[in-house]
Amino acid sequence: MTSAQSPTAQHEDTSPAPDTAPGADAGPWGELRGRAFAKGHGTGNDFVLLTDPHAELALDAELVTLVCDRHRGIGGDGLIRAVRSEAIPEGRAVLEAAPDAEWFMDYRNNDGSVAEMCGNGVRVFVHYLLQRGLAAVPEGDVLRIGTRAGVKTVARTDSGYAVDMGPWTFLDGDAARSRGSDAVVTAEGLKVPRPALSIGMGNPHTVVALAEGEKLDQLGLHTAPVVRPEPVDGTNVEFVVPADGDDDGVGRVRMRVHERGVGETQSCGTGACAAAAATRFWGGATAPDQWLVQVPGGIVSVTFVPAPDGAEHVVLAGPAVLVADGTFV
Ligand SMILES: N[C@H](CCC[C@H](N)C(=O)O)C(=O)O
Repeated sequence: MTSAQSPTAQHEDTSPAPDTAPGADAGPWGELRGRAFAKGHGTGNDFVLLTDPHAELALDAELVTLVCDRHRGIGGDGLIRAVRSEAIPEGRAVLEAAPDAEWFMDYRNNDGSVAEMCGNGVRVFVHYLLQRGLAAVPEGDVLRIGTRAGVKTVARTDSGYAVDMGPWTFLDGDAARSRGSDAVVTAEGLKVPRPALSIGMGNPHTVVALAEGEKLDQLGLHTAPVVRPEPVDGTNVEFVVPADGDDDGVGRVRMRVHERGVGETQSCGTGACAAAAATRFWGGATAPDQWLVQVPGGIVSVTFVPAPDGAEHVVLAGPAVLVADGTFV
């Protein structure tokens, strides 16, 4: 007779302690426990925002990844920390150029990596500062904020905010000017590897024009496109196709993006600027200075303007929405 275990037999319970066990209410948040956060987005590129004026939080990659986890955390493409510029070295450098840039946008991708810039994030960041009463923008004036890509100037618009993103640059210099670029991209759904333009918008972007017959919506972006030669610091990759519109002198492109440190997102502000810059470059001297970039999450406007510093700046405009407040428990 087999020795079936008697119902009273004791056995060591090796299952993980349930959340309700005593002492388990410390939660996973560590240094964030008890702190407030907000959730916001710009054309579907979504962020968790929090304020840490004196830079007391370490925010290691593991914690950022948990905060941005859409099942176990709050969920987001990135985390944005509002920190006083004087509280961190990158911010003190910004204050030298712009003493009124009191707040610094500390942007992290949802894999915990630090990125220099976030065009959608800057708009949501400024909206957050204004809604929280942490900053004010007199009517018709601008707010300067610090980022790892320098000082950004932000103005209100009727439908959101316009950010002077600063100058754009070719990342591979003459190759881009002469024959597109030496970068070649392969991705699921591209018929053949495709030459691409590498453009700097404070962070690196690789822009690919789809060929006739290649359908933007059929591209597989659940894995990272392969860029050769491999960019040293990685890259965001945008795929663009011309978009229909009126004959109103405004350029229009449609794009999807696979973001460095995130994956495919609904939108990418710096990516939209890079996509417009590349498409305008490919269009030649008669290409327009104003563009509308359609992304899965909406539409942003990109305008190329001569700047006092002699460079050509890019102005990104679009919406910024705060959707919720919460507390890390
Ligand atoms: N979503 C951001 C870009 C984040 C860029 C980040 N993925 C990186 O450069 O590592 C934007 O709206 O510009």
